[in-house]
Amino acid sequence: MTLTATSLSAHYGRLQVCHNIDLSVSAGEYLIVLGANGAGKSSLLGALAGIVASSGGITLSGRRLDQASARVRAGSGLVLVPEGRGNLFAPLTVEENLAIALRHLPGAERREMLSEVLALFPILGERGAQPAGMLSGGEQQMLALAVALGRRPKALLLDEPSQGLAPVVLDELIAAIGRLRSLGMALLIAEQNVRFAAALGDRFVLLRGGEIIHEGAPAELADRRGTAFRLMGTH
Ligand SMILES: Nc1ncnc2c1ncn2[C@@H]1O[C@H](COP(=O)(O)OP(=O)(O)OP(=O)(O)O)[C@@H](O)[C@H]1O
Repeated sequence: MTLTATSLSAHYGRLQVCHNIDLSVSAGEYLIVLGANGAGKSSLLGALAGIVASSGGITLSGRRLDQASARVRAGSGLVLVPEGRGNLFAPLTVEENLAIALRHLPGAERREMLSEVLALFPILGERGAQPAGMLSGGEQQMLALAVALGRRPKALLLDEPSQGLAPVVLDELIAAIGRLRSLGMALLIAEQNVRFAAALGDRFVLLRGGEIIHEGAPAELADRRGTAFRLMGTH
């Protein structure tokens, strides 16, 4: 199982913001799309998920999805967790959000999935009766992940999961996302947090001006004077 993008471009009307992106992520692999604000990370994930107009090729497990609707892509296992935990219903409780996310599954499978996500994110069990909007940023991100897992993704697209999180919460989230490895999905994570990328990524690509300008291994990100930092333009 592999997610591939071939010469993928993203457009808002006549404005092209991602240009000829080639990438592939295999089952069990974590690929980080690293880039500063405005580099085109969300647009790339949106193009893959079918919510931003695109041209170029997208395949999942060899099946072409570039002409498919966002709904069909999600149904095929290409699932986006949008920036800002946009897949949550803030006034509804954690339990209610999970019930909605899992409602399409048959009873036994639903119970199995629920215990699976509560084992991955035990804090959600403790917060069951709390409205999603009242959770901490890290807890909301875990709930957003749990909701996405209800769609049984083959490839998961995470848009800036670290956004707005304090460093200690970030460590918990890194551990939680690390636990998803047991599920064997392909993970594509858009981030501008280098520490996050270094802790979780198997590989990273650096996006600037909507183009991949560098590819590397996380060890490279430990060197603040290294190429990746310089190219990111933040140091
Ligand atoms: N709806 C839109 N219409 C027009 N241009 C857009 C739209 N959304 C984003 N853009 C532009 O596309 C470019 C890439 O933005 P994008 O949000 O994909 O970057 P990003 O790397 O995800 O940044 P951030 O970390 O700030 O979310 C930017 O120049 C942005 O202004």
